[in-house]
Amino acid sequence: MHPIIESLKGNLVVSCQALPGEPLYKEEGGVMVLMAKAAIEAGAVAIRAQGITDIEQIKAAFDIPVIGIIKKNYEGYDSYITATMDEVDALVAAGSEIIALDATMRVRGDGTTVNEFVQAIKAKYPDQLLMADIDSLEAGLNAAELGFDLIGTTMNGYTEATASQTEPNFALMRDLVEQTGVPIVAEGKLHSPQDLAKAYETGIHTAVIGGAITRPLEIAKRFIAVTPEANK
Ligand SMILES: CC(=O)N[C@H](C=O)[C@@H](O)[C@H](O)[C@H](O)COP(=O)(O)O
Repeated sequence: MHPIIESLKGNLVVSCQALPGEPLYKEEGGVMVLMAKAAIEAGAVAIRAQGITDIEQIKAAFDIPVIGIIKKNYEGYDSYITATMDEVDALVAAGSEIIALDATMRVRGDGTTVNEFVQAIKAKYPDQLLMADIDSLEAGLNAAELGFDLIGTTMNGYTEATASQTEPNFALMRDLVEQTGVPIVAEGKLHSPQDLAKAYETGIHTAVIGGAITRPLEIAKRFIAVTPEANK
């Protein structure tokens, strides 16, 4: 196993992301690097970050692996996490140790499949570590065959086929662990240390926590939702 992948084992990755429209987003960056500072001081061993500005700032400030993504919507594409080679090129240039990309089975607007996309990435960047953001067991098994270095449950609950899933999918984590032989990343909807502990019981390799640490709007909403005034 690659030493960077090995270093994530049994540890925590924190996702530090703010998109345009979110309270912590600033075009010039500067905010997610502080989120990363807090996460690293707490013991996070890697940061998942979105966009070249944040990735470059985090890489300049800390000697820690980055899982880089670029979220961009393209007309006709369902997938928005590192959807085309343009994003991969930029993420490689920014020095992302690992690049995560949508690896669901959804049909892509340009007619290519995730398999064709991954083959093209591997031909161009044979040494690049890749993480599959999957939504289902089928996509996870496909990702394992494609040779991804990590498989994460990132998109479970966020595709049409899985939209009913509103909690962390521990059964999917366990199935992926048992059936792929690839290091599995629990990612998505883990909101408490208890959720993380339960995820680790499934045999996952590592986990990514995002909003529960780095999205104050999301966190505040969960508290507001249980106030008497909100429940009148
Ligand atoms: C579905 C999608 O676009 N997920 C994104 C992937 O990078 C992020 O918005 C999430 O914050 C990340 O996956 C971590 O998940 P959570 O924030 O639930 O801990």
